[in-house]
Amino acid sequence: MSDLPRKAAILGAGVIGSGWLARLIDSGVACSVFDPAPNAEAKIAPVLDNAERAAAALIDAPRPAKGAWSLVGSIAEAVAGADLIVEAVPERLDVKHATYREIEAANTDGIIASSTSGFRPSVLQEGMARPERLIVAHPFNPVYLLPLVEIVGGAATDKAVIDRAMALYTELGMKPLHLKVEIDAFVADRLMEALWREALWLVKDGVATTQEIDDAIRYGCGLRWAQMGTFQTFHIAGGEAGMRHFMEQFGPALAWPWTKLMDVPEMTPELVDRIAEQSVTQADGRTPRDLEKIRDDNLVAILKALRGTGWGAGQVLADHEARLRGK
Ligand SMILES: NC(=O)C1=CN([C@@H]2O[C@H](COP(=O)(O)OP(=O)(O)OC[C@H]3O[C@@H](n4cnc5c(N)ncnc54)[C@H](O)[C@@H]3O)[C@@H](O)[C@H]2O)C=CC1
Ligand SMILES: C[N+](C)(C)CC(=O)CC(=O)[O-]
Repeated sequence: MSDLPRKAAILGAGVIGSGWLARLIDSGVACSVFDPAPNAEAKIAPVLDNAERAAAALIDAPRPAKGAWSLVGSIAEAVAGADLIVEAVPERLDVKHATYREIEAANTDGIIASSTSGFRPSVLQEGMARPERLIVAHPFNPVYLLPLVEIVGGAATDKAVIDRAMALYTELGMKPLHLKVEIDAFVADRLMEALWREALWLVKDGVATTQEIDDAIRYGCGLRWAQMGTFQTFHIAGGEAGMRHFMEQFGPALAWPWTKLMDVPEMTPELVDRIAEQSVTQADGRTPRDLEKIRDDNLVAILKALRGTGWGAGQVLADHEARLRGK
């Protein structure tokens, strides 16, 4: 029996909503999309093209026929009959709450899955008539390629909704990570923000350029993170005695302290200019669209390599292909 939704509604077709659309239709799910922007279709098309290009190169199993999709004129029309409602509207609490009011007026039982990158589900649930069906399903860009989705329930979320969501996102070829404790920004964004804060200070203080910081990640720790994360990596770095020795040896350094995590540098126009200009220089004439294709090609190559070793995201891909072959 399939755990996929019969019909999904996607509210907001920007970077994330379009990515969800690509992933859902690639699993054969029919979708209705609502976005008030006049150029919504033009925003969606390149994402679907990129996603198809990536899936064709990545997935080594028969893929189902694409799900039908259409842009519709209202939230009510989009959510009618939907058993999964993907909320990907801008990161503003008032906009999200207004969206839930419109959903509740037109749909009483679909799962409402917010893509928010920071709001706790209990905060999103405030004022809802039926909050038990709302979860956070926080994805990562590009949604059509990165498997992680953080699943977080609020105080009012029904346990059965979490269970259903875990099965559904698994069948979409993803790695749903159920976070049992809700905190602002969940787990992955907390980790990324710590790195981002340090990076901003390093640029502001003139210690390193954006290029040098990106090189420090991509030639070293980034390669390790993609396959083992941080704890297993440091467990190995402790030698035969593993993590215990690692912590004895490097734990004291945490007290010195090296980091500036508590503060954020003020985003002065000078700092924004410096970061923006260095990022453009680094891109070396490539537009963000050009970089997107390079990013996707590299992600496909990395995922295929990890499929070969059966590690992490590669195992998720292998399991997805096995499910597709079994259909
Ligand atoms: N961009 C990113 O890297 C990530 C963003 N997110 C989250 O995804 C959500 C959407 O973010 P993005 O896609 O980046 O934003 P975006 O700005 O690319 O897209 C938002 C879209 O929502 C539309 N919109 C505005 N009001 C609306 C309404 N009332 N109903 C339906 N659509 C409406 C806009 O026209 C726009 O197309 C946010 O909650 C964000 O925190 C999550 C993970 C990563
Ligand atoms: C910058 N961000 C907080 C919106 C990032 C995310 O939420 C996830 C991602 O794709 O990096």
